[in-house]
Amino acid sequence: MQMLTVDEMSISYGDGPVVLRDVSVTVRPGRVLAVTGASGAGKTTLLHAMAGLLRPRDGVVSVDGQPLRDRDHAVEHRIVLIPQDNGLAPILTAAENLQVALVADGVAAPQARRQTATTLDHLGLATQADQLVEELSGGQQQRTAIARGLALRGGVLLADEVTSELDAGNRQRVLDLLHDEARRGAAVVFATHDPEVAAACEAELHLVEGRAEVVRD
Ligand SMILES: Nc1ncnc2c1ncn2[C@@H]1O[C@H](COP(=O)(O)OP(=O)(O)OP(=O)(O)O)[C@@H](O)[C@H]1O
Repeated sequence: MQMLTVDEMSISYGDGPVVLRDVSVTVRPGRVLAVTGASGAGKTTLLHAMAGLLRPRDGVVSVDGQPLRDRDHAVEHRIVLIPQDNGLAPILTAAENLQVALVADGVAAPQARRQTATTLDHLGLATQADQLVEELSGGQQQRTAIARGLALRGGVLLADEVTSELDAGNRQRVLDLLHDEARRGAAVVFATHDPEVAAACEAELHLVEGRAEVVRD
């Protein structure tokens, strides 16, 4: 199982100011790490760097001791990102969004269909499977994106504010599923504003204006 480490990383966008400064953290298999902090603190930036989407200005992100080169390299290492804006194809159905991702990941079509049905069911979306994403509610779309991320069974799962539009029942369901992923052996990172959600995670990293402090390890 994968171990993700961030070592003295600083990031800026283009020539802009530094938005993360000297951040170091280790994400261990079997754990859920909450990344907390106010809006603009740098949570998404940190997750994008962990996903191989952003290149650090200084420092390094490594997976199993190997410096992460780019997004393709991260995908090879089974680093899955559930983005804040859900990243779904709006004119495909909920089920098609999962199947396309699974088939692209090398899963045979019949198996992809089974995995899709099971995962949508876990998220309470069995009756929405054949609905177009653009016709789903915001919370249903968010749960579809979570289902897609879970169905891929990554070694590292990066979930960016994925419970922001969910009611209490669904929020708890998603938290339980993220902890199930950790029990399966995945290293899970969960960015959230919500202190209650963060308190339910084993480890917590708190960002303040781009600097990180470990709350629980
Ligand atoms: N593409 C970009 N170009 C330039 N600056 C950016 C870009 N994306 C983010 N930033 C800046 O980086 C800082 C951190 O943003 P980030 O989105 O990582 O914060 P966040 O903690 O995820 O916020 P939120 O909780 O509102 O999603 C902010 O000051 C933001 O303006």
